[in-house]
Amino acid sequence: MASATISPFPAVTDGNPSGWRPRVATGVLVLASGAVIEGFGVGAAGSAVGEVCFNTAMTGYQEILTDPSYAAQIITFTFPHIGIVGINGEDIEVVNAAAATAAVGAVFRADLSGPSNFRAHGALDAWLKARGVVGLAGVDTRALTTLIRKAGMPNAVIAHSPDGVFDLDALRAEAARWPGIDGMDLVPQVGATQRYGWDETSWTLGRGYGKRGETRFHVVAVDYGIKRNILRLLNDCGCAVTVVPATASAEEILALRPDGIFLSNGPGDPAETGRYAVPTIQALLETRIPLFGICLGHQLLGLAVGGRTIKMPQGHHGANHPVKDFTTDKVEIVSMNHGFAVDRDSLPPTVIETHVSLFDGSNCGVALTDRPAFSVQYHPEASPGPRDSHYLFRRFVGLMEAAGSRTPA
Ligand SMILES: NC(=O)CC[C@H](N)C(=O)O
Repeated sequence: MASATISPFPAVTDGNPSGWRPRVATGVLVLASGAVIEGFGVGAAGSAVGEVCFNTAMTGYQEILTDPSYAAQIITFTFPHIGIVGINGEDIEVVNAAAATAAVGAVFRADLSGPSNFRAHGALDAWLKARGVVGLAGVDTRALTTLIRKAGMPNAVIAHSPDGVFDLDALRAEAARWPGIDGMDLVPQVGATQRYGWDETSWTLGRGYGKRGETRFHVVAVDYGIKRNILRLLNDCGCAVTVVPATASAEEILALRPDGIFLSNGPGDPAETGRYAVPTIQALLETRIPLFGICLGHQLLGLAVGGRTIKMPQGHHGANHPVKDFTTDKVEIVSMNHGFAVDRDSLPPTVIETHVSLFDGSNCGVALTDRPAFSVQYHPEASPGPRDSHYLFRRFVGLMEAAGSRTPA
């Protein structure tokens, strides 16, 4: 089989001032096309199959690596130096902190550096290893990113073998055999299986995370792969939160007497998850209880009102994506992580497009004209600004105020 090889860029070393190191590849990224990208294995030894995307964020690698929306994906960090602030026990997004139900692999330009930060509890390399995440360092991530920009996100196997021995043909066959995320419902891998409450608020320096005080509203959050910071921001805004599994029926949700319903982010193909999620969301919309969705939740709301979702070639992954908010006429720089989008041409007349990506013109937000419901494709809880992270959560609270609040049960 023909194979194109992208030569490994010599790894930048730390603790090895001469810059010399043996040129033995201990890690590879084997694309479904047969191409092999060599580098140095870090994190867990072994192999993992997934879709390769690139993330352009300059900070937040621990949150990125633990975001459940990255299930079945291998993340290429375009920022060259990753690991400098180490890892800690706090910056984790997946609710089950001990579980590694998020990205399966990670690709880095330089050797992992650090840790050097007052919050660090350890080093990224050992943390990746403990969580079973296969890493590959010393890769020309600019070349890989260019490849993804030209040809879309490829399926691949990432493999780490400390002795440098790989069965490349077997890895090529595995990458080519993998069916891809299009058509996959990945929510069962990451979502909650039981109902639970959440009362933690946002982190502040010196205090860490806080506990919610008085509440004005009760929000039921449907967990398709929810992130901790979303739950914290709901609590910051005075909401008592009950999280329910993605398979909870409308009756089960309504029995909890919610003032508002939240649809979370999550991995995989929205159309597949929509097979069971859409009928539930449609029934919830009928009640006119205020509803807010983020990311996969946005895509599912789009499907519930009769829209379509499409697979994007390279998607949006990073913390520097420009989005235009038509309700304010302002551009915001936001955090995003998605490989599917709501097809703006499929939106029915009862839906207003509130946000659009200035990167590729894809839909990034909707509001319904006949229901108190809205959603966005981005992650307001992780966006760098210029708006504060809470404003969409406050908009949700505003809908609950307008609907007339009840005291939480
Ligand atoms: N962050 C998300 O919720 C991602 C949504 C969906 N899985 C996508 O890739 O488009």
